[in-house]
Amino acid sequence: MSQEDLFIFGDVPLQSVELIELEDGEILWARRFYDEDTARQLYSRLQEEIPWRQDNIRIAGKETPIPRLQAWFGDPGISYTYSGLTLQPKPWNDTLQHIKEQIESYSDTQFNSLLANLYRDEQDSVGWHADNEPELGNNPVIASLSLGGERTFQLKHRQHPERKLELELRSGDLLIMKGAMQHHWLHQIPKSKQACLPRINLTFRKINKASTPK
Ligand SMILES: O=C(O)CCC(=O)C(=O)O
Ligand SMILES: [Fe+2]
Repeated sequence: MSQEDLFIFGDVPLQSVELIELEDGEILWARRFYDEDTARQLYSRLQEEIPWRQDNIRIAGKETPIPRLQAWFGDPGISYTYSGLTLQPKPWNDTLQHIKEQIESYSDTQFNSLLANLYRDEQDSVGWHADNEPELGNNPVIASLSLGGERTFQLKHRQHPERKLELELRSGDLLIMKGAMQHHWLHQIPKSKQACLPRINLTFRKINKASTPK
């Protein structure tokens, strides 16, 4: 990427930032962290640049394709286990490095890895889970950027499933989950009955290198 290309990022305009304080966790929702036009450009660039792959997961002894495409990026020397898959990271490309730096400076947190998800249409999804893998440490900060089609992000409390929350995530929105969130809340992107445009989600994480097997 040339210097000129970097122009498209511009400054980060923070139109609207909402802090959602839950009993046992905290969400910061920076709507349009990237404006629509920037987000659209980032989407098309990343759709091309990222080597998307179809991963499988073993359910009841059977290999089943997961309902989205993924790619994992990170600093050298870390590996990550997600839903039973141990993934080797690809090196950061310029676009991702730049986005990472902007999110780091906004959130005052350093990240060393990224799980990228591509939801091709309304049939793609991620089921209820918490980002609570041991290598993420006790109260991880997870920063999640949405680009492309709009999707519903749902949260529910583990001990009190009647406590629910739904956020409509639009292109350019940044969501930061922190505090005890991952201990007490699950999140998902359900399949949708309405047609959805493809969506890229970038989930920046910090993996505790000490816990990474050599
Ligand atoms: O696509 C999203 O907004 C959420 C993705 C997610 O929860 C994950 O990759 O752990
Ligand atoms: Fe997650």
